Amino acid sequence: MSGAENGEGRVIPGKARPRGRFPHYRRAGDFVFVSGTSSRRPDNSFAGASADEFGVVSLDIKEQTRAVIENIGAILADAGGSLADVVDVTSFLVNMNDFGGYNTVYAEYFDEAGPARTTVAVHQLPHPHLLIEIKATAFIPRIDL
Ligand SMILES: N/C(=C\C=C\C(=O)O)C(=O)O
Repeated sequence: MSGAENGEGRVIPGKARPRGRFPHYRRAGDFVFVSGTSSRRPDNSFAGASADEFGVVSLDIKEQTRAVIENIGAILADAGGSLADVVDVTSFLVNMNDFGGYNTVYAEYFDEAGPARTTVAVHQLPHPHLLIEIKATAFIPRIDL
């Protein structure tokens, strides 16, 4: 079986495993609610985070934003939809100085015809390498067979 049944949450095999007791997404009627998603890869490394030979960490808001949106797209594909179905986005940045880079990459995916959006700064995210996390809601009508 693929895709969540109505009223059910789904943890998608092969995706970065949720770091708690919650699903990647939950379907409620024709709406799909995607949990807060980061740039974390299935091996628990992070797109947009690297370390040099001395262990000095570099974080890249553009790369992280792109990876987050792509991760959400992959989650929506499992639900039978795509990024085109997103109707609402909430973005969490740890530093509003990253707003410009985030906004630039966001605009590669969405415009004024796209989802409503709210962007806030938060004190921390669940890993020190994370600059951004996004949660999304999509409208993906159920196909009743
Ligand atoms: N959504 C949450 C964490 C996500 C972390 C990640 O995708 O790396 C949460 O703890 O609510």
